[in-house]
Amino acid sequence: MTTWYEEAFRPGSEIKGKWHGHIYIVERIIGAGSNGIVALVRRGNSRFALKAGYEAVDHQSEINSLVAIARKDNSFRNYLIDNDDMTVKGKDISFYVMRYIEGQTITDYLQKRGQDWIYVIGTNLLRKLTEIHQSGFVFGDLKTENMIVSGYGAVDLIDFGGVTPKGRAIKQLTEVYDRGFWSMGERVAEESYDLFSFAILLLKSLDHRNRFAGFAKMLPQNRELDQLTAIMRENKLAQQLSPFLLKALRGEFASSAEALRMWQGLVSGRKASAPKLKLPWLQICFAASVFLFAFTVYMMYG
Ligand SMILES: Nc1ncnc2c1ncn2[C@@H]1O[C@H](COP(=O)(O)OP(=O)(O)OP(=O)(O)O)[C@@H](O)[C@H]1O
Repeated sequence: MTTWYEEAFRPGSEIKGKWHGHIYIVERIIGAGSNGIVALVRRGNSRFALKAGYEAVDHQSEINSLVAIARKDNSFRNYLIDNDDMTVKGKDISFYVMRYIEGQTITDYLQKRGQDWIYVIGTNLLRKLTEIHQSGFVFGDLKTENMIVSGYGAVDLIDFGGVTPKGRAIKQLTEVYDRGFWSMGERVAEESYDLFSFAILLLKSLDHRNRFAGFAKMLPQNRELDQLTAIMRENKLAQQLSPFLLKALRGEFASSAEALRMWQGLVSGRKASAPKLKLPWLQICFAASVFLFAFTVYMMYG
């Protein structure tokens, strides 16, 4: 017997929104997670990602989060395209349609292009987090699987199932990225919660020895900051970033905006206290990413 999603997402199938009437043609399934199924679809000449949720309540909460963080003045503004129900085998299934993002995981990107790209990617990811935080939310479940890297280190976040209003209990998490797992803070939606996960994400992406798979199985009493500082000692880039990483792991940033300022200081080497990086080409990429960001903002609002 075929499942509802095998039926609905067969390549070439038509998905028609019950309320808005838009028609999407399925190209293929591109992902399946714990919350839903994601398919690459076409409407006219445009391609989108369409996500159908397993649980109506969780799915609706994910859409609400997306709507809440998509403000006129930030980069999430045009992310959500449509939100509707489809009827499969007589049953209504909720779905939403978002921009389709082509790219790769941060791990694959760094492997192909070189680890130095972490500076540009880090800047762009911190900018995204800052936008979410300034909307009154935290991302919650920040991990390599929930972001896509493309072009010159551009970053897109996907999967907004973990987005939580500030002050509430974190609603979705992944163990090694969670400060509670390391006994380094509460599972409360604070900017510092995402910054802790950000530091873990970078360490995990830079760690050649793939230690994080082992960390997940470690006994609680053995989960210590030392395990993480060992990676900083062994990896040159992680070592250069260690003043930032330690501050993020210890929850010492008052906000992501402050973290972004320190990060930019590290990248440009402008800050007196920051170690100077001898990477002129990277500074050019960084300048290019700032230019592209400014240009995009100009095109959107100018
Ligand atoms: N906008 C998008 N563009 C391109 N690919 C996407 C997009 N959204 C999701 N995907 C792909 O679909 C996969 C599953 O999506 P998503 O992470 O949202 O599902 P989930 O059920 O919430 O997963 P999880 O179990 O990690 O919570 C992603 O890992 C990614 O490969």
